[in-house]
Amino acid sequence: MEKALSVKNIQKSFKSTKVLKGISFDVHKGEIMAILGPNGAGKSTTIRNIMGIMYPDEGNVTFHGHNGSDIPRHKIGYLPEERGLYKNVKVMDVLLYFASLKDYPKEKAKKRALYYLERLGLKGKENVSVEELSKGMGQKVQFIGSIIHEPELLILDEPFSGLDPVSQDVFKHEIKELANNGTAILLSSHQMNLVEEMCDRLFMINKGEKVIYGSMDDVKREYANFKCTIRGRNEVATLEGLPEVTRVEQSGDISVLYLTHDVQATNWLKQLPESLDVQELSVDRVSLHEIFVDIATDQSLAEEVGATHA
Ligand SMILES: Nc1ncnc2c1ncn2[C@@H]1O[C@H](COP(=O)(O)OP(=O)(O)OP(=O)(O)O)[C@@H](O)[C@H]1O
Repeated sequence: MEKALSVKNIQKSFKSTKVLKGISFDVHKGEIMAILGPNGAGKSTTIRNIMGIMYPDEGNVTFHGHNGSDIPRHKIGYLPEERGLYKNVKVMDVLLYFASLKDYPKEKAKKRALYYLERLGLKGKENVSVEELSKGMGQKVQFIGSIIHEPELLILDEPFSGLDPVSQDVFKHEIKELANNGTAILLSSHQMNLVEEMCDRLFMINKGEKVIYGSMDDVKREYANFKCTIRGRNEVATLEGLPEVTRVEQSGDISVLYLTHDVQATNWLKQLPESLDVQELSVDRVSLHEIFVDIATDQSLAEEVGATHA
């Protein structure tokens, strides 16, 4: 797959605190790559280094063979975490201004603006002043501003925050469509369900360091162990004593049994003792959300299968 962006060993300190400790990953043309991590992990700092808002102390960022200040930034689109548009300007004028910053032709920009305003449910709003828009509407306009110039790389920092579920679906659809048309997308989000649905690969960062890097399928295969949920009255000690159980969480008569990495689900089910009280039972893979929480809270799951994945 063709690399659009390459981040190599970037390190960054603020005063004496090192917040990026050697971050490396690639983003390929036509893929959606997630950058995930707990609050303060270093996601936005990584993105700001890619965008040239600041420069790394060590390491480098390469975009289509260009480094540092030579990077052609007009080929990159960026939706920052901090939202904000000029207030007393019409929607179309804001969008044309964004396009002009990237030297994108005005007539083409107008067409694209009208197209995306319609796609995002803002048809007819082109002459409305930005201050009359709701927060979600403003976010949609800012999103259009980040893609108006047909960027080859699109960086989205928390694009779904503050959007209602319908708007989230619309964004999700548009982002996928852009990737299908060849845009390389780097997406930072805390909405694990959306990341799980949308992204091809992910990079998870914790305390400025890589903890997971790989395709969504590989990460799930490697990290998403099985868990068994049982409804019934059972002693925690009994459940903890069952083979292949690494951890039990119990709330009322619901018990969740986390199983070891290599467990064969069908064999494991066959050996359950008849004495267990089972009113309901299900076996599922742990979600990306649970993988994330375990890593963020330094629990055992990541350590069990090796701390990193290249
Ligand atoms: N300009 C700055 N000066 C000093 N420290 C900073 C600066 N920007 C970020 N930091 C620190 O760097 C660390 C990483 O912050 P960053 O904003 O990259 O995290 P994040 O992963 O994007 O978090 P969040 O999910 O909360 O947005 C934090 O400890 C933060 O306090």
